[in-house]
This record gives sequence, C-alpha cells and structure tokens, in this order.
Amino acid sequence: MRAVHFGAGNIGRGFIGSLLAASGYEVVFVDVNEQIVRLLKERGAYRVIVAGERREEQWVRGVSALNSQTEREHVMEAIAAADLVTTAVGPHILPAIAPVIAAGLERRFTVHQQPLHVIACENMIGGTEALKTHVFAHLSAAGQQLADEHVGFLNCAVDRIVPNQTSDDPLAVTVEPFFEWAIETRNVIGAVPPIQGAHFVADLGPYIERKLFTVNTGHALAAYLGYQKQYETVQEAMKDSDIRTSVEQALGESGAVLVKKHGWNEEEHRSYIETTIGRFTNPSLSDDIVRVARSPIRKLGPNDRLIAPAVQYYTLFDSVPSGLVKGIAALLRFDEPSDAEAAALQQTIEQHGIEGALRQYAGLEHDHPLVVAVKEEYAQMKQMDSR
Ligand SMILES: NC(=O)c1ccc[n+]([C@@H]2O[C@H](COP(=O)([O-])OP(=O)(O)OC[C@H]3O[C@@H](n4cnc5c(N)ncnc54)[C@H](O)[C@@H]3O)[C@@H](O)[C@H]2O)c1
Ligand SMILES: O=P(O)(O)OC[C@@H](O)[C@@H](O)[C@H](O)[C@H](O)CO
Repeated sequence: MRAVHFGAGNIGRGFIGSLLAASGYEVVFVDVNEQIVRLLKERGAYRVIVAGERREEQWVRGVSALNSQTEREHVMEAIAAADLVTTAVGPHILPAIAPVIAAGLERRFTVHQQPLHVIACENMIGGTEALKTHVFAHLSAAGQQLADEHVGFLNCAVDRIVPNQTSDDPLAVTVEPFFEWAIETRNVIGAVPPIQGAHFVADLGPYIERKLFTVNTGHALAAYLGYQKQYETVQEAMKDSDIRTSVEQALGESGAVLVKKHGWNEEEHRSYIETTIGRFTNPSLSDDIVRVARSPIRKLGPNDRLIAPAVQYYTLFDSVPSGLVKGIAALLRFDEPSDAEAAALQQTIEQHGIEGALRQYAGLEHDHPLVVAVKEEYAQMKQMDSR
C-alpha cells in the first residue's frame, strides 16, 4: 500500500506518517522544507519519541520524501500510484497543494481508475470537504466526474499534541502518548482504508466538535491567557490556578453544548475533559504558547474553537458563557510580533475596534450579547494590565 502525505511537520511525522507506516503503507512525504525532504530521502527513517511517564522510542521506516515545488512531476506520479493521500499542512495551505493533487489525479485517471481516499488532517470542521472544493477547481469536467466516481474524500478529526521540536536531530519528533483519529465513512469508495488505530465513524459531526471544542478550546484558553501573563509554555500556564480555573470553566461551557447537542454522556464527557486537562499538564512535554496560539484570525472564525461553542451556548442556554468570553477577549489581546495574523488582527482592532474585528472575523454583529461581554472583559483585562 502506498500513501502520499503532504506536510512532514509535527503532526505529519509525529502521528499520521508513523501510524500509516505502522499500518503497512510506504509513506511518501511531500513538503517544501528542503532540509526535511533531503534528510527523509537520505535516511528513509526517523525516530518518534513518545513522552509519557516513560520515554519510549519508536522508529518509523520505509519512508521517502518529495519537494512539492521542485519535484512536481514526481509528486503527480506518486499520487497516480497511491492508495491514500493525506495532508497536515495547516488549513491556509490547502489551496496551495490543491493544484498538484488535481494534476496527480488527472495523471492517475489516464492510467487506471482504482479507488483512492483523500483525508485532510487539519484542525477544522469539514477540512477534507474544503480540500475537495480546492482540488475540483483545478480538475477538468471529465476529471471531476472521474473523481466523483473513484476518489473518496473523507473528513476526519485528528488528535495528538505534537509540540515544536527542539532535538538536534531535525527528523526526530517528540509526541504525547495519547492519540485519536476519527475518520468519517460517508464517502468511502469500496472498503475503508486500512489504518491501525483509526476509528471509523458514520457521522463525524459529534467527534470533530468534541475534539475541536474541548482540546482546542482549552488549549486556546491556556495559550491566550498564558501569553498575557508572559508564560512561555502551556505547561507553565496550566500551573497558574487562575488560568486553570478559566480553562475548566470554558470546557464546562463547551461541554454543556456538546452534551446537549450531540447527546454525549455527561459523565463520560467530564472524564474526557479531565483527560484533556491531564494532557495539557504532561510534565514530559514542553509546548510553546506561541505555537498553540498561532493564527488568531483563523481561531476567531465562526466555526472555530471559541466563537462556535460560545454562540451555540448562548443560543441553547440564553446566557453568556463567561469562560469562553475570557478566551475570546484574551485572543484579541494576542499581539505576538512573530505571528502575521496577530499583527493583522491588532491592526484591525486599531482601525475598527473590538466590534469591527468581531464582525469581520467572527461574523458577530455589534449588538450581539457576546460582543458586549467580550468588550467588557477586554477592557477589564487592559485595566488590570495597566495597574
Ligand atoms: N501539532 C499538533 O499538535 C497538531 C495536532 C492535530 C492537528 N494538527 C493540525 O495539523 C496541521 C499541521 O500542523 P503542524 O503542527 O504539524 O504544523 P507544522 O508547521 O509542524 O507542519 C506543517 C508542514 O507543512 C509544510 N508545508 C507548508 N507548505 C507546504 C506546501 N505547500 N506543500 C507541502 N508542505 C507544506 C511545512 O513545511 C511543515 O513541514 C494543522 O492543520 C494543525 O492544526 C496539529
Ligand atoms: O494546530 P492549531 O493551530 O489549530 O491549534 C494549536 C493546538 O491547539 C493544536 O495543534 C493541538 O496541539 C492539537 O490539535 C492536538 O490534537
């Protein structure tokens, strides 16, 4: 079995590539990072360090790599010969990889019409669906018809905390022990792709929302509140009792939405939250706040980890979720110079105020009770800072 995986970064090497290799796939990574591509080609293997109570080292073997910018023809050939195409590049990169995926599919259809599955492993609702739309924009009419018949685009939810790496070995990747990969079967063509440890579900909705609105919501609170207190890592921030209480409060609110909306068992969900918080405090990991807080404009989106559960909470319970509001206000104060979206967000706030930013990025009108509450919280945070 052959898999082509776009994005040989943290989650690409640390989770998707390693699980696919363990499932018997020959994995071809596609990336733009020349050093990573060269080393993967030279070594054909890399180390994954699982950082739990004990440190466990696993070797991932039988891998190779291609540069999507300089080896386009080879990438197309690899897609033509693949059983599976996966991605973990970041939602904003999906449009950039769509043309070569479309060209690879056109090449494939001239040779054979075996089923292919495509799975985008990004932190977003409908990630693979979004990739499909980008790919279809680059396919001919005949290519679109063949893709409809022979290519299964499967949405998924992917969960494993993989921090930025600090090892001397650029290929080695340290990960947490926990992992979960839920893949929707709705668009499967023929049999589900054999992936060890993946969880196939008929309806991804409850799973992606549970993951995004618990793990990523809590992570966002820890990161944005932690940034304000000048902590460097999520682990440090979680030792601050005020921050931990806010994380727990926000997860209680998003949890109430998830339990009511999807019928998750309340006890089981409470234990899912506890497990999640335990993961944030894993002393064997050191996860940069700036990584977790990255791309605040994306994270302020109407379907993303803060606004979606906050709006749904307000709609379901007719009350403002003050924990989530704290997270949104702290996000608006994330003025990290190394993050391009943070700079753009600060500029929007300067020109159009909090209301303008919430209207533009979160789709909330100025008289929405959440906007009123976020403005109050933001002003309070600013006042505390100036003391
Ligand atoms: N790290 C985690 O804990 C984690 C967990 C679950 C999901 N995710 C999701 O996985 C995705 C990737 O996150 P990450 O943390 O691995 O980021 P990362 O920056 O470590 O990896 C992204 C990789 O994509 C590569 N890339 C960029 N442009 C490319 C292009 N045009 N073609 C091919 N490769 C390209 C980069 O060079 C990099 O190696 C994001 O959507 C993220 O939300 C991350
Ligand atoms: O990748 P992002 O930017 O959407 O979110 C940052 C982190 O919350 C995220 O990468 C988590 O570590 C991951 O989603 C855990 O499964």
